[in-house]
Amino acid sequence: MAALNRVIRSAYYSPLTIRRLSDLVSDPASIRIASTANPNPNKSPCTRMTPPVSRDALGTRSVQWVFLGCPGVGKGTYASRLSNLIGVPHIATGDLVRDELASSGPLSKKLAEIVNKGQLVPDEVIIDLLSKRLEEGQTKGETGFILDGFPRTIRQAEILEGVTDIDMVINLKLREDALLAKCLGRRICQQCGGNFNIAAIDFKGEDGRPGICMPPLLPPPQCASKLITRSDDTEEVVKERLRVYHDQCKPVEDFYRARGKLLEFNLPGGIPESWPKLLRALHVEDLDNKQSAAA
Ligand SMILES: Nc1ncnc2c1ncn2[C@@H]1O[C@H](COP(=O)(O)OP(=O)(O)O)[C@@H](O)[C@H]1O
Repeated sequence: MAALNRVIRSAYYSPLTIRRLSDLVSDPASIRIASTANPNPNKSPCTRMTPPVSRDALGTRSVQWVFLGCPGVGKGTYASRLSNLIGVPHIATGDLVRDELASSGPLSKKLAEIVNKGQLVPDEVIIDLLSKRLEEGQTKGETGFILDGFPRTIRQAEILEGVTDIDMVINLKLREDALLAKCLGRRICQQCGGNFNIAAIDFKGEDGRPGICMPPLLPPPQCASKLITRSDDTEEVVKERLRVYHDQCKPVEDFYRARGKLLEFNLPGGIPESWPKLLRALHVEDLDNKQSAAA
């Protein structure tokens, strides 16, 4: 992970090195960034996974997946569930930005202005935050990753592609009226950090668009009085974030589509309906749930 981290930084700060990053990636130290033992050995016996691509030369690498998708689509929810199931870290750049905002460090005021307008923070800031996160993970012996919210610009995608092999990019999709409703319904428990959603979505199919039904994900009683809303989840800011997504992040979908790495996944409904279908699409089997269902 140190090698990846070093290379991400050098790629950003020295554009000329990008063309030569393939040399760096062929350095065994880089290849081995995610090649040590499963960090969550208790999970592996219960989780059978068919990797969607062949393993690397060492045959031991953990998954390196990316989640793309509009604000509110559920990247965090599904990335975090998969991370628990597979035993690789879920790294959400939105969380890194919010941690920085909460820290009241020198960057926080500038970042708050950007985030609360629904804009993207500059590439160099996000690269820096991600590099620090990878460094911390490396000291803890983390291997593999599920990235959520990164890359979001072509420049970020080029840097990532230059330093490591992303196995698969999962592009979650949902109709736009549902995205807006989900962002506005999002609530976070300020005590336990749990994510909930009070929106009850039941949109009829029309003009060729399928209908969709997503029941609310209500908090348990102990969280109900401690719910907060993200400062960027207002209607005006969500609409701007959706506009920015179409403008700057859609090209990232094309970037990975052209490389044969994009898996499109239309969410068919709420978590109970979508989760098993997503696992099937990813060739991941959740034996824990299967066994408890059979019991
Ligand atoms: N890769 C990135 N590049 C630039 N800005 C980012 C990136 N990831 C997160 N951010 C900033 O953090 C905010 C929150 O991100 P996130 O939690 O992923 O929200 P969303 O619900 O819009 O997907 C974004 O609106 C943006 O300002």
